[in-house]
Amino acid sequence: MSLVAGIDSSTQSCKIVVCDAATGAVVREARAPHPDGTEVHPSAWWEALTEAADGLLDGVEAVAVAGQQHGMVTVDDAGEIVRPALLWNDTRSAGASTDLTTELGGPQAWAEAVGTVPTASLTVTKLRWLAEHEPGEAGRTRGVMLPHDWLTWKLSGSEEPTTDRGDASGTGYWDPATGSYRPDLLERAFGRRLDVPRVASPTEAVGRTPGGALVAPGTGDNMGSALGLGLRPGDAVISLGTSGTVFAVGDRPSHDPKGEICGFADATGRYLPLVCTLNAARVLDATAAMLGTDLAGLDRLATDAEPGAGGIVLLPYLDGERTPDLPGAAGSLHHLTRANMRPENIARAAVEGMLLGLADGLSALTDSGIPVGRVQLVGGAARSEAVRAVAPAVLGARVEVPPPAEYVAIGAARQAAWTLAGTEEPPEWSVGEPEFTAEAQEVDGLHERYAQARRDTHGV
Ligand SMILES: Nc1ncnc2c1ncn2[C@@H]1O[C@H](COP(=O)(O)OP(=O)(O)O)[C@@H](O)[C@H]1O
Ligand SMILES: O=C(CO)[C@@H](O)[C@H](O)COP(=O)(O)O
Repeated sequence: MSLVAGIDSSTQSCKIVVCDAATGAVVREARAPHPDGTEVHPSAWWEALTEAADGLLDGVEAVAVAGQQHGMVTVDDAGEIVRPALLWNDTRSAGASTDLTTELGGPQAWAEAVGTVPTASLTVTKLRWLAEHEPGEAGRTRGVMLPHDWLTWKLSGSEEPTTDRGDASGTGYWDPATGSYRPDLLERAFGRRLDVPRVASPTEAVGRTPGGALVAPGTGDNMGSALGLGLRPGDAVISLGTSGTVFAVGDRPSHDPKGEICGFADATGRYLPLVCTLNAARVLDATAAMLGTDLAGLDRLATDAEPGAGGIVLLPYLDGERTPDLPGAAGSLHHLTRANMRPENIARAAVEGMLLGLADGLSALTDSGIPVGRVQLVGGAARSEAVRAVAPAVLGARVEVPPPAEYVAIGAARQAAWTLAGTEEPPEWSVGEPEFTAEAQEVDGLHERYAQARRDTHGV
């Protein structure tokens, strides 16, 4: 049996799967945690990767890394890290984002230039923040790359760092429509040019591990998930990890001037329009902790409550928010009364609130003309019984939960198998029958109450 490995270096942890290259069957897997925080030294990702990989990669012929998108990894003349990476969920560059948007001529100009209107998540805004706030570190910076680029570089021992079109499309200085960098935008943000990784083709071998395994280009974690699920037009994915994302594959680049949809590229040559929220699985973690229970307890409480949570609405902006663009926001509970203020309703409002932001994202995709016949739920919180029970009504769509698996890591493994095979198309890997399926439902007034609370509190 030929073996390949996929690595998912995401916000909370590093997960590695080893798969049969022919079928995609997972043969073995391991994981190791990442430190908390929105600023992390890349060496912590490397330590987690080597811990999870210990003894796991024997006999593996090819490997690829899919990583959390947008993180700013800065290196000096010697290729050493200049400062800890600012992650996708670090909001300190919000002011830089506003400035950059205005300077180029507004949201439309950015949507046309790179397919995405900047928010504090994008690498380009973090570069402006660095130039303005840390001139010493900025002065020592020779190059910038993304988390998966840096890990791939270390793993492959290559002379030059590489990236791929999927992850490059989240920088804000690479244009998916032309497939080329916009060094002018990078220079606008940082004040001078920087070295950036070469964009490898989707199945280019970019090096070898010390053990001799071929290293494939890797990609961003959401692009990895699309590849792992074999996502096809007509399907949307909602990923409930640290971030909430909703995305679909398309044949044309997207340019949303409202800034809700990020016009990303995928890992294969197509496009991946995506809406991202900053608050997903951790809303449930925090709510369970507040209610003095665990995730199973939260599930029980939320499923004991009626749909609509007795009228309570949670705006779940616990870590600020990206969509809508409210980086400084905090979460808020609305419409509490003596009758409805019960743990069951608070638990339900948390699940509903987390999903309602993604329902708006799903509407943004369908309103832009992207057909969605069904939604596949993945990521850590897709394991939640309450999420499964609530999603069909909040999303108003057919919901399927594929067999629980690390689809980002599986997508990276599939890319590795594709690179190893050198074929025109990726190998046919079957995902298996969904573990959960439910048709679309409705809940009276839920979306309206949520939108009203958001307008009243944040004016958007
Ligand atoms: N059964 C569950 N119910 C709700 N949340 C869960 C469950 N299992 C895992 N999670 C949550 O999923 C999150 C991790 O998901 P994951 O997709 O691995 O995140 P990331 O890719 O951002 O690192 C954690 O916040 C964890 O608490
Ligand atoms: O910023 C985005 C997408 O644009 C996030 O989806 C990150 O890619 C992090 O993903 P998770 O670690 O939450 O899966």
